[in-house]
Amino acid sequence: MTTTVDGAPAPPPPSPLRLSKFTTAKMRILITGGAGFIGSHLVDRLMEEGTNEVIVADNFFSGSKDNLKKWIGHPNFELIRHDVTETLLVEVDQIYHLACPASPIFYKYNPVKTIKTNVMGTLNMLGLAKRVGARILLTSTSEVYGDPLEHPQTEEYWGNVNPIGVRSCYDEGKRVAETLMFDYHRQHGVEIRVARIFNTYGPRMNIDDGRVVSNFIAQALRGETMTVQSPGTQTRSFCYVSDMVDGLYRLMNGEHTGPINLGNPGEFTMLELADTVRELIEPSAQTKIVENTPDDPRKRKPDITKATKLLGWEPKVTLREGLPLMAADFRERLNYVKKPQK
Ligand SMILES: NC(=O)c1ccc[n+]([C@@H]2O[C@H](COP(=O)([O-])OP(=O)(O)OC[C@H]3O[C@@H](n4cnc5c(N)ncnc54)[C@H](O)[C@@H]3O)[C@@H](O)[C@H]2O)c1
Ligand SMILES: O=C(O)[C@H]1O[C@H](OP(=O)(O)OP(=O)(O)OC[C@H]2O[C@@H](n3ccc(=O)[nH]c3=O)[C@H](O)[C@@H]2O)[C@H](O)[C@@H](O)[C@@H]1O
Repeated sequence: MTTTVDGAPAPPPPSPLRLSKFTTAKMRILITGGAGFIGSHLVDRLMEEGTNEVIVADNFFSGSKDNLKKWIGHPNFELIRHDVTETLLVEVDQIYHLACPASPIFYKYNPVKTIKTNVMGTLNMLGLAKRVGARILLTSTSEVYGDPLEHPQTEEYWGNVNPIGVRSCYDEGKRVAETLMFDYHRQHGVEIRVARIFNTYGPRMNIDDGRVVSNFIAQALRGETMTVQSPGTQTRSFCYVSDMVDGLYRLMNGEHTGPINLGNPGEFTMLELADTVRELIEPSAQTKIVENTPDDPRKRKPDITKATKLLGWEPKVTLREGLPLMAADFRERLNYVKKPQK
């Protein structure tokens, strides 16, 4: 058996079917979860290159056809209603595996399904990658670090995760998904890429997604009080979606398996975030402290040394630049009419 530099078996040769393509597209790319927030921006990026055929497989649990409407009917684009817990056979060169609800409200709604999506979904996509010789990228998460005891978090940190809590279906699900990726790489030579994404925000997020940036902007624009979950001093690092898509693209097309942290190291408390939304989006917006949910991580900030060195990547859009761009999109979708000033 031939092996690669790191001792893993060499990846299988591309399937013969892949060589009998009818189109002139250079790459055929599958994006699971491509109807969601990050996935649909990734579709834009890959379609805009003009040389790819893009296939999206999504069950529309938290995503929407609306996010892809500009590509529906395009000859290089296909949309399949598919649940990744079931097997799928498509001849592709690359798989971006994003399918999984990301907002805590959505992933806690049916935790058993979330675990199945992470474990069976990733197994199915790895099986597909192995069969057709595709490279596969998993969008893992900073949640693999749990409530971190190291700060900022490097990829070497193994995390502090509650295995039986209400967030575990997601956190542990992603940890198993990472394990599966590395086992398929070591055992079967599948070409893998693992990104650990830190909180990402931007236009096209579901208005009622439930994550903090979308909540605060929607609340501010609707004239509602921003709900800061207690104590409000917990921190997050927020990355604008175009930066994230660029990082995922570089990781997929680079030489490193990862895991690699992708996120913006700018760190803010939730109270600071609310203040910034008030300052930049709606000066009359009020805040109130509400009860938090169990196991909420107290701090999170990526160490992106690896991404910078290995991918030449660093985020460009600051929170103060990104929030107004997201608010403009929310205003349009909410048919927002600014209240007259007194
Ligand atoms: N946005 C973030 O801050 C963030 C942070 C860390 C990791 N991630 C990861 O990035 C990916 C995308 O996140 P997002 O923010 O775009 O979330 P999202 O909820 O907008 O997108 C997820 C997509 O996956 C689809 N999906 C869910 N379960 C599925 C299933 N069983 N079969 C097929 N499709 C399914 C949903 O319908 C949706 O279109 C997820 O894997 C998430 O875990 C996101
Ligand atoms: O970066 C990550 O790895 C993870 O980030 C988010 O998870 P989380 O940070 O819990 O996201 P939010 O729901 O946006 O919560 C962020 C903080 O805002 C607070 N929050 C949330 C909502 C709200 O209305 N108010 C509020 O103060 C929460 O208590 C929490 O401390 C994503 O939802 C996960 O999919 C992703 O994997």
